[in-house]
Amino acid sequence: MDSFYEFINRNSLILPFSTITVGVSGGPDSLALLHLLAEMRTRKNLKLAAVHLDHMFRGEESEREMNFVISFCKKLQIPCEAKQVDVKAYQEARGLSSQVAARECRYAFYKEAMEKHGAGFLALGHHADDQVETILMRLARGSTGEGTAGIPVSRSFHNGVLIRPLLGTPKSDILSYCEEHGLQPRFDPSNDSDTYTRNRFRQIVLPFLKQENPRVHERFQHFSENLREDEAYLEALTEKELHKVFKRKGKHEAELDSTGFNNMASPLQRRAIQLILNYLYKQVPPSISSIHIEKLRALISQKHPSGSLDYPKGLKVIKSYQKCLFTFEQEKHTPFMKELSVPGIMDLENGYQIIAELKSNYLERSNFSITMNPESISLPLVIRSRKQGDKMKLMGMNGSKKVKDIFINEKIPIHKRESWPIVEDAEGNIVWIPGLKKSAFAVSDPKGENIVLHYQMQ
Ligand SMILES: Nc1ncnc2c1ncn2[C@@H]1O[C@H](COP(=O)(O)OP(=O)(O)OP(=O)(O)O)[C@@H](O)[C@H]1O
Repeated sequence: MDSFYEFINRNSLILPFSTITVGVSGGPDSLALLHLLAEMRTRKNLKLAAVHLDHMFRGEESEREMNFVISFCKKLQIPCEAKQVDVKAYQEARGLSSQVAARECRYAFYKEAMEKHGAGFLALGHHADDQVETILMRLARGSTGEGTAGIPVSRSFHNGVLIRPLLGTPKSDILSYCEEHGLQPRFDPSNDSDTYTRNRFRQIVLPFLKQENPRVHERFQHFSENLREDEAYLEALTEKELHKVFKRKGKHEAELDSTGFNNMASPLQRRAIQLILNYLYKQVPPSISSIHIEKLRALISQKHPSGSLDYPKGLKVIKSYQKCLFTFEQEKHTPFMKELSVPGIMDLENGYQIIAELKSNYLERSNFSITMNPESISLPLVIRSRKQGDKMKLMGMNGSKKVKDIFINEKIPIHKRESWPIVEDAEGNIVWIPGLKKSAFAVSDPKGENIVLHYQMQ
């Protein structure tokens, strides 16, 4: 087990006087890990505690496994925290996959045990072949950035550190160790979909790689560690650049300046998207892959001013001119149509209001107000949402213009167009698009009493 000692020393994984909880399934990896740590116990002044969770997936058989772990620990004089949890019930109540449910239950129990024993470390039995398989599976699936670096040697967990001391040791060495020391591990016939995929890599790809280079796992481990370092550096750089292009950042949405984003270097753009997704999703869905990230880069850099993408779990990315909005809020715009009394005030769903009054000799040049002669329009006025084919006669221009083209020319984002008010008279003439354009019905030289409308924030 030279590789084991070399690996833990190189990564300073086992510090003297530590209290370490060890996740033990009863399989060869975690059994060997517990045994190895027990061997180091006196020399390093370690306090150990084993943790076993019976997922109750296989009835009596898994209960036997739990009892086996308990008696194994007794022989080594290591306290063992063992618990049975009906993971299937937990899974069904929350609509999770069995794999995710089992993981959640296990990790919650690890936390409990760490607290009970005052442990600063949790050691798990992932090994070098797991690392090679994980990296290859993630590359094949299309993971990005840190994901392709595979399993970390250590990471913070709860109030301590999760360590994987066997990550430099290949499975064959672990099995030999078990045999040499008379450990009789249990083999769990797991059948989740990840295990099926993993088995194919294990049986087909790994033998080939090991034939090419029997120490191939060391190459993968170096690759993982270097990549992790590169990633940490690039991520810090990305955060700095991303900060400059954020226009807005809320809990459920974020808005970027697309020109600023396009000016970022491509490696930072990819990482920036990943950071935004990590931020908005509490847990990034596993179905998100590099394809989503490339599609998004294409959307933001495309010449066409607007477009959108639908991501899993209802996240929508909307590009509109200079802005790119990431939002979970589904715009549910129901068409509206309401009569406006004069005088009167109407509050609109987009946060604005229209104030109608009768005023003499009043005129404002801006598009946020309109003055109309009551004799040249038919009342009542109606405030409504836009309709397909809407046209309006513009003030000072011959012929009519499509409302859609007005929105495009004024660079109004698509998601705002549905809630934008249109003012129409009783004969169906569009007289005003508040804030944007006045029609030929607007008065430019007011005489006597006129209808005056204002468009302003509520
Ligand atoms: N039921 C469990 N209770 C406690 N810890 C567990 C349990 N199952 C797995 N672990 C921990 O998680 C690690 C990884 O588990 P996984 O099932 O992915 O690997 P494995 O190759 O089957 O490992 P092992 O040979 O130890 O079963 C294990 O080595 C062990 O440390």
